[in-house]
This record gives sequence, C-alpha cells and structure tokens, in this order.
Amino acid sequence: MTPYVHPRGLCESEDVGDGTRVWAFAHVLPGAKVGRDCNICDGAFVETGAVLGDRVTVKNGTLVFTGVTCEDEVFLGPNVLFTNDLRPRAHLRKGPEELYTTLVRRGASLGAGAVVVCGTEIGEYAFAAAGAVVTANVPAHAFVAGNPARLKAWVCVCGERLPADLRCTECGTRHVQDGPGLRAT
Ligand SMILES: CC(=O)SCCNC(=O)CCNC(=O)[C@H](O)C(C)(C)COP(=O)(O)OP(=O)(O)OC[C@H]1O[C@@H](n2cnc3c(N)ncnc32)[C@H](O)[C@@H]1OP(=O)(O)O
Ligand SMILES: O=C(O)C1=N[C@H](C(=O)O)CCC1
Repeated sequence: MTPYVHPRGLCESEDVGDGTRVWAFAHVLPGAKVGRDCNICDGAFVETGAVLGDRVTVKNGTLVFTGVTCEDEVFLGPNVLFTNDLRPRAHLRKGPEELYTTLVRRGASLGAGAVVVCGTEIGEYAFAAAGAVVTANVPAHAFVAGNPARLKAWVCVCGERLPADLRCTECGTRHVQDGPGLRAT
C-alpha cells in the first residue's frame, strides 16, 4: 500500500507512510515526515521539518509548521494552528535552528481552532478544548480550555472525563498520578 494523494492534493514529501491519505487542496511540503495511515484532510498544510507519527488525523485547514512533532494517534481538529516563532519580525528571516519546537505526545487531541504557542509540550492523551490557546506545557491526560488554556479536569485514554478515583466510568481504565500528569494502568 502506498500513500493516496487526491488528484487535487499536493504531496511533495517522499517520506509519507503507507496508507496515508492526502485529500484535496492539502499540501505536504518536501522534507515533511508523515507516518502510516494518517488522514491529512482538505486544506491542511504540513511544512518542511514537521513530523507526524502513525495514524495521525489532521483535520481541514490545520497548519502544522516546521518544528512541530506530533506522535502516533494525535488528533488535530479543524483549523488547529501551531506556531514556531515566539517573537516574529518580518525583517528577521529565521532559519529552522532559530525556531521553537513543539511536541504533541501520543494520543493527544486538540479541538477545533486550538492555537498552540510554540515551545510547549502537550502530554500523552491530553485534550485541549475547541478554541483553547495553549501557552504552557499540558500534562498527560489533562483537559485544558480557554485563553490562556487552564486545567479543567482529567480525561481518559478514551476521551471521557475522569472522576476523582481516576477510574473511567465509560471504559473502566484506571489511571495513576505520574509526574505532573496521569498514566493509564
Ligand atoms: C469536524 C469535527 O468536528 S472534528 C472534531 C473536533 N471536535 C472538537 O473540536 C470538539 C472538542 N470538544 C470540546 O471542546 C468540548 O468542549 C469538550 C469535550 C472539551 C468538553 O465538553 P464537556 O465534557 O461537555 O465539558 P463541560 O461542558 O463539562 O465543561 C467543562 C468545563 O470546561 C469548560 N469548557 C468546555 N469546553 C470549552 C471550550 N471549548 N472552551 C472553553 N471552556 C470550555 C466549561 O465551561 C466548563 O467549565 P467550568 O467547569 O468552569 O464550568
Ligand atoms: O475519508 C475521509 O477522511 C475524507 N476526508 C477528506 C476531508 O475530511 O477533508 C475528504 C474526503 C474523505
């Protein structure tokens, strides 16, 4: 199986995994690295140097710039907006080594229209609500919302909110505290 590129999609990277689909008006630049079985939806943009793991969803209009890494099974909702320059100036042309990196850990989800300020790390299975503006690291399994995004609750691997005993009432998965975040057991 090879990647599927819609006749009106533009995939210029040679590092795209089997089973990945690049839909109409999506653009994957040369040097972007995209894993297997990803879904790059209409109008998405994946820049040189961006890295997507396997089974990543990039919904419509989402912009993944140089310096951004999304691990396996990350979900990026529509119009998610990454950044890679904290103090941009048009007259300063910065190379990739001068830009900030951003890391989205395995299984995390970013809701529609979330903005991610660069230099941050979003933990495993964390969940940023629609419209969240992420300005700081987000712990694993944290649910954050608002501008600036603040911790509201904790969420399960399945996406449901966790009760105080950290055992999911939907799927039964138990979680324990692990550093600033949680870990499923
Ligand atoms: C094509 C497609 O649709 S692709 C899929 C894209 N989907 C999305 O982007 C939807 C993502 N989902 C969300 O943003 C939802 O708001 C969720 C799942 C994060 C939260 O939903 P719920 O669990 O119903 O949250 P709930 O209503 O209990 O809210 C919890 C708290 O967070 C706040 N909150 C929830 N969502 C948001 C938000 N998007 N922005 C700001 N605050 C929010 C609530 O006001 C509440 O705050 P409070 O405790 O101070 O009163
Ligand atoms: O099957 C999908 O997934 C499709 N995704 C594209 C999108 O969401 O932009 C459109 C075609 C089918």
